[in-house]
Amino acid sequence: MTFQLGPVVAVVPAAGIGKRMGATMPKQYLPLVGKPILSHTLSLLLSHPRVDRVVVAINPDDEVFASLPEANHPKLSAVVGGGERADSVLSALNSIEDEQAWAMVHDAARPCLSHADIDALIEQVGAQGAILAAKVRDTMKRGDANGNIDHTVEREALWHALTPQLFPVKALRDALVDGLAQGAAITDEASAMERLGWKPKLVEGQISNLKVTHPSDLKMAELLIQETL
Ligand SMILES: Nc1ccn([C@@H]2O[C@H](COP(=O)(O)OP(=O)(O)OP(=O)(O)O)[C@@H](O)[C@H]2O)c(=O)n1
Ligand SMILES: C[C@](O)(CO)[C@H](O)COP(=O)(O)O
Repeated sequence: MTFQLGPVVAVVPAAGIGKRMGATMPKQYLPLVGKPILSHTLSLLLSHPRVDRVVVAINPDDEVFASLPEANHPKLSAVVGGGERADSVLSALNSIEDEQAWAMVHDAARPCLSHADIDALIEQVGAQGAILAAKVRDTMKRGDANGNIDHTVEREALWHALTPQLFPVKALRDALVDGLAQGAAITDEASAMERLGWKPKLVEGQISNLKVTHPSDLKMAELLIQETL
């Protein structure tokens, strides 16, 4: 049976508080080349021709989202996120009724994603799902409890997992419910699917698709966004 990708719903977890950024506001609202980080991410997803809808999960205390120009886009809806990223993703998935839909989950904090990378993910995805990823370039070390090198890690098959990550809505919903119920460490969608034996495809993406996590990431994101203007 040939594989057929259904309707694509972009799911954007944007309910975090950005502790590691240490800013006076949640990092998704920090200004980046003239508009908030979240606006860059939402407008990029809303403008991709294969994205049918966007569901964004926002913090229950969020008082900024409604003021974004993208908030009124007809393809966009918002839900209240949860305590962890996986809870926020699950909250968004629970709002998607189309059982044939696929969820393309992308961090709000990754505003430098390109349409070309979305195209690659959609072109290369198979029945087991797929994630954007970047091969590790540096020699990798595992540290010991004292902050010294314990050993060098074989890097040939190591990848940085990025987002978007693309899976059938129903299967992902079930995998997250199961993983959360079991108290599993779920830091990305693929890890929830892997627990159930799925073998998602690794699709090479741009390392410029960085997650804005620490203050030093902001300058890099600015330079990258300016290149696209
Ligand atoms: N309960 C949570 C936690 C995180 N996120 C989102 O998941 C993405 C990736 O998470 P991360 O970079 O860790 O963001 P924060 O959790 O805000 O950062 P920190 O861990 O530094 O607080 C972000 O877009 C964040 O808004 C979410 O929707 N719900
Ligand atoms: C989903 C993710 O961006 C893939 O690398 C990453 O796991 C998110 O981690 P965070 O600690 O929630 O930022």
